[in-house]
Amino acid sequence: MLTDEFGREVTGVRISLTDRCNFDCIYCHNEGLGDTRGPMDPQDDEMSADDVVRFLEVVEEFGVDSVKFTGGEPMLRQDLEEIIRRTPDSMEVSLTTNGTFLPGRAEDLVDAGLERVNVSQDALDPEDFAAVTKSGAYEKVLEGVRAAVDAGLDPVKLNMVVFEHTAGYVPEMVDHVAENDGLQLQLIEYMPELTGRPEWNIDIQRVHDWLAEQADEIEHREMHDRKRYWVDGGMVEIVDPVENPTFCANCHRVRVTHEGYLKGCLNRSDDLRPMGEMTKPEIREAYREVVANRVPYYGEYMVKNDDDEWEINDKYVEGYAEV
Ligand SMILES: Nc1nc2c(ncn2[C@@H]2O[C@H](COP(=O)(O)OP(=O)(O)OP(=O)(O)O)[C@@H](O)[C@H]2O)c(=O)[nH]1
Ligand SMILES: C[S@@+](CC[C@H](N)C(=O)[O-])C[C@H]1O[C@@H](n2cnc3c(N)ncnc32)[C@H](O)[C@@H]1O
Ligand code: SF4
Ligand code: SF4
Repeated sequence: MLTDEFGREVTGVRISLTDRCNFDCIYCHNEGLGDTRGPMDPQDDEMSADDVVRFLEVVEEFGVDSVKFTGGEPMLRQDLEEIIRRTPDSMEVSLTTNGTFLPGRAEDLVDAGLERVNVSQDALDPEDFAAVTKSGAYEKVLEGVRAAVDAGLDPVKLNMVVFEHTAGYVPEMVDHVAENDGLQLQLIEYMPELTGRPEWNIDIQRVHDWLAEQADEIEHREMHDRKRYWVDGGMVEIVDPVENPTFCANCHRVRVTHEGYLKGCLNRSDDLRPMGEMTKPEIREAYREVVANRVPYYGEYMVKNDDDEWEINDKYVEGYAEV
């Protein structure tokens, strides 16, 4: 297992398989990679299945035991089942998707070795859903969630970004997961860093406080020190990375862009590391290097100034990476 200079072991990797998407969510950070709009056809810049598998075989050597496939919309990759099938058996495999392609494919993904899935669902009403995602695929997403549960994926987490437009839907989403077996809810704090619309922020502490009043039990998850609230038998987890040094101090994952660059932090694009021709020795070297250079975003890359405002730590202003 590799450990960075801040004592954070790297136990997981998140791989963006494409930056293409069939949605155009108004808040989308696209894992730090810019706009999702563009052609839907497979693009030459995407890592091949062979590259992805070779990468996974290398990080398995370093003790990485979980992989998350994301995007863009990872289910636009027709070779997703193949990639999952060829993922080393020692790794837990999960997927984050907008859910539209799960109907008809969920079982194939399970057969290939997928263990669990997160489906983005920001609202329980077609019009509210369309306002946020710019998509009319609400029914398809609900069908996708049902297909995932029926295929045996467990848990099926609903990812909901909490921001100005959706904050009012939180209570009904909490009831929704309590009433439906197999579902859990992940409330994701809106991250303004990559979208440039800070006015959409809401105070996530209010959501914590409200859930604490409703909850029968509260737990802490080791990863990111995330809080979990059990409400009427349903599980609700809050993902609150914004301006949260504790979250970053417990960050154990390295990211890979669809083009095959390693990245130490979701919020940064100045730490991209190429992996050359993606031979195993090149991947090993790049991976060691990216882990060695990983820093917590809040608390190290971003620090508070004398006016109590976050600013980039002088050490990193020039950046240290070359793309
Ligand atoms: N800044 C930041 N945001 C994160 C991080 N992990 C998750 N998020 C946010 O949460 C979103 C949803 O994450 P998912 O990929 O569905 O899953 P997860 O919550 O990371 O992981 P699991 O709960 O283990 O499935 C991400 O796209 C980010 O917006 C992180 O390490 N840093
Ligand atoms: C970038 S998407 C990629 C996977 C897939 N297309 C999906 O939507 O689930 C991964 C997750 O990031 C979340 N997300 C996107 N932009 C965000 C932002 N600005 N703040 C917080 N979460 C965001 C989405 O809601 C989604 O759950
Ligand atoms: S579905 Fe996912 S990748 Fe696509 S725009 Fe929405 S959040 Fe971004
Ligand atoms: S260092 Fe912080 S912001 Fe960066 S990926 Fe980890 S938790 Fe997210």
